[in-house]
Amino acid sequence: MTLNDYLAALDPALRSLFTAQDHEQVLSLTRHRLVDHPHGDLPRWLAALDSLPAGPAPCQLDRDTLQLGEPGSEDSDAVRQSLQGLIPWRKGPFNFFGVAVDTEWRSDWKWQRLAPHLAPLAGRRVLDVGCGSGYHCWRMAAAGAESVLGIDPTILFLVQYLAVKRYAGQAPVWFAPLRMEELPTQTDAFDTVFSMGVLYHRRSPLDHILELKGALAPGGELVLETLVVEGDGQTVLMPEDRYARMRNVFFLPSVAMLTLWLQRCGFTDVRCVDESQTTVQEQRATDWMRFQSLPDFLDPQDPSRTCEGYPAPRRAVLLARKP
Ligand SMILES: Nc1ncnc2c1ncn2[C@@H]1O[C@H](C[S@+](CC[C@H]([NH3+])C(=O)[O-])CC(=O)[O-])[C@@H](O)[C@H]1O
Repeated sequence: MTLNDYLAALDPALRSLFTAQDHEQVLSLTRHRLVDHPHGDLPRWLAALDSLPAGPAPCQLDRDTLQLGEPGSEDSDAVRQSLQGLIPWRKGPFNFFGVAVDTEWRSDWKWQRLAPHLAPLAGRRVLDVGCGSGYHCWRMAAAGAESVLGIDPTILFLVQYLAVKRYAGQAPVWFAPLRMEELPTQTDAFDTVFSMGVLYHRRSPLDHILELKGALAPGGELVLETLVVEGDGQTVLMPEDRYARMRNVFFLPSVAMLTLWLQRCGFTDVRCVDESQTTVQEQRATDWMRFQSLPDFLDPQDPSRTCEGYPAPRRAVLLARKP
């Protein structure tokens, strides 16, 4: 599938979600990012994509490791080499024709923590904000969603999504290379909106929550996952500079504070369904993501602290309803 083929296929999918004007805004920005002003590495990534075996192929999207293609039915060395052209692979895991892509994150663990609590996704229109490679989008489609739109500004992640789509093209999963703030506002277009791992990157977290609310249809469900700290309704941490070596980390609220933010933004039925410490088993460097990872970001003398001295990463999943 060429980029133009992808844009042609994306067009009717967006048309079914948005008004004509909103559809044009999303499509033209997508075209601008991919065709008019592409990322410098895009030709190399597209060449790697193109060197993968042709699709479609049998897929199993309801497994913790998303399985694309029949193991052993293609030359493993060639498949591995193509996929290595799309390194770093952060969110997964995947297996292409028997080649295991052991991603930096065990994204399946997050899915297992939250999936039992969701309003059933069957028949719902879903938005996944900051979707990374799209790993969770495929799980949402396998759970019966009518359509899933993932948005993420990182172009490599869009190409990783296209590597899966090559085989799983029938699943109603779409990807637009946009930030949440670039999506049309007040669309009421989605029944479930996920924002996972994005809120702490936003300078203005309440505006992010209001943008998510605007994307939801009345009665729709928000799934908000973010870094939190322990504390009460008056606790929020703002790091002085980096947090766990990450730049652009702004607000880490307690669950009680995050609950208040959601309520002040007009959400109801706000509840925390999971709160857990991120482990070095869940996030670590692998052959498919060779940069530093969580074990390098913690204080070697005291792994309950980041190397800057803040509480180590702890994440919560909150659900809420738009009235
Ligand atoms: N303003 C923004 N709008 C949209 N996406 C953004 C924005 N800012 C950053 N991103 C994107 O949000 C993703 C955050 S990772 C979570 C992935 C997945 N959700 C996960 O829960 O595993 C963080 C983590 O490692 O948890 C990255 O892919 C960014 O490009």
